[in-house]
Amino acid sequence: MVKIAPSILSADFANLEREIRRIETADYVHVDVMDGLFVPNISIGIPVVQCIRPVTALPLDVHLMIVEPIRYVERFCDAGADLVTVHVESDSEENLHGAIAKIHAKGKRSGVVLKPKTPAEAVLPYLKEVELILVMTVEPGFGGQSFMADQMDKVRAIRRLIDRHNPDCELEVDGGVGVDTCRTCIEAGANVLVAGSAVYKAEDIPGRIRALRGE
Ligand SMILES: O=C(CO)[C@H](O)[C@H](O)COP(=O)(O)O
Ligand SMILES: [Co+2]
Repeated sequence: MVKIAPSILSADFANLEREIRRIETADYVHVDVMDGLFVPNISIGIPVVQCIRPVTALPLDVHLMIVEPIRYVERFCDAGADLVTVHVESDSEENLHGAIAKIHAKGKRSGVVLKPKTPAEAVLPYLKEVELILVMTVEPGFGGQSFMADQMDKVRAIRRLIDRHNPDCELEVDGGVGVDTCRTCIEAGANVLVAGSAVYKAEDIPGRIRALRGE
């Protein structure tokens, strides 16, 4: 079944509780954390994760776009993250294994993320130890960008690797996903679709979530 993870990057931050209640028919709440170093933008962090935790029963999918995420993963877990993803480009392989181990030690799920220019093989060192792989379909840093269809070969390649080596692992795509692009992501093998602007710009959010699932 296809899961939808609305990104609150496109929500009204002055009314986050209300904005999260509007997406209660989704499967995850996607939280984009940006540090102004790994990406050229600054968004939200640990106190916001802590505040939204009691507002929803949905799992919090925390996408860390920060350098050296090993420094902060435990604090995001303690704040209420259920799934924490770290970019393969954000630190050494040794430290990324360390970050994944810290997330697991907190009893949470972990994942690795690939920027558009990073090849599929970059997941190999982590493939058997993570619960999710996230393929970016825009350059990370901003919501509302155009979907990069050229990432679909990478999604297909990672789907084959997952099926062979870690079949329970989820495959998520993030960036520019909307009603026009969800089908190509699903056909390429993604089972979790992040959508920020496509969800929050919709008049009928539950209807838009159903449409993104392909229902
Ligand atoms: O990680 C992200 C940006 O770095 C966001 O999750 C992503 O951009 C979602 O927003 P949209 O669906 O509007 O593209
Ligand atoms: Co994201």
